[in-house]
Amino acid sequence: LSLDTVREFLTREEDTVVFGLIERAKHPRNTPAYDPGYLAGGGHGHDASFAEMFVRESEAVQAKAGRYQSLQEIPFFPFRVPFTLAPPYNFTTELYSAAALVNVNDAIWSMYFNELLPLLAKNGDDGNYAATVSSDLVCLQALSRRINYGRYVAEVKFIGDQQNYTTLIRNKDTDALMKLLTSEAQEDVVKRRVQKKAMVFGQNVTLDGPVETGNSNSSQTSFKVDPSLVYKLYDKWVIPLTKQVEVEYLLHRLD
Ligand SMILES: C=C(O[C@@H]1C=C(C(=O)O)C=C[C@H]1O)C(=O)O
Repeated sequence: LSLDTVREFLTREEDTVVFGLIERAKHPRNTPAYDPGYLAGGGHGHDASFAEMFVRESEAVQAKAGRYQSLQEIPFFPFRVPFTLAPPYNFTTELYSAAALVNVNDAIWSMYFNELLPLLAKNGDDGNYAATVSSDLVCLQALSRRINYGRYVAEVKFIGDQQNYTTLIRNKDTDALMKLLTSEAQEDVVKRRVQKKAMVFGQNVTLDGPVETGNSNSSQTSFKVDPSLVYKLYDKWVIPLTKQVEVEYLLHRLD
């Protein structure tokens, strides 16, 4: 684990996030899928939304298949489901165990449904709720993996500067920790790169003419997901939440 390899992971994860958003944007808002009254009204005895039920049930299957044996993945609904569908794999443990399960999945959940989705999906209802929330699950998992990877970033930064971090952790000085782990130059690179990825991955590909470069006829270019929304997602939510994970991990790094 090094700063370069953790940044490579985050860079590759950007592709997964952007492709996930493109897939979700294919579907309209489909608000009944997020309304707790929808399932209750059908007499299905749920007080959760269809989306929540779908994520919970999907995670239960994936937990059985061993998905959460890897610390890179943290479920939104932690439950003890025996991992029974595949033989165990002996994952290397790069994280400090007392801090390894630090995560901000609750914040990711509410950001995704309350803030991002209204900006991402066009108004409308086509009834394809299962396909829609299935694409929500992919987005949530990608965002969770990316943001909670802040644990690995923090571990690398701690190892690289143990003296300074140890003092700040002992003093529980969260502001100074936040400052020490922040690289504004790196954040700027990340935000501009994800915006560009939204332009490259989200363009319409046709056989006529050259591949759209984004600088010619840009007024006529329409992207499947607004590149400025992807910039905003990282600027307002993904990077701040990643840094929150880094700070919380560090606060437990000497437990
Ligand atoms: C993840 C890192 O830590 C911080 C968070 C960043 C991010 O979430 O992209 C970028 C730079 C840092 O301020 C890093 O240094 O790469």
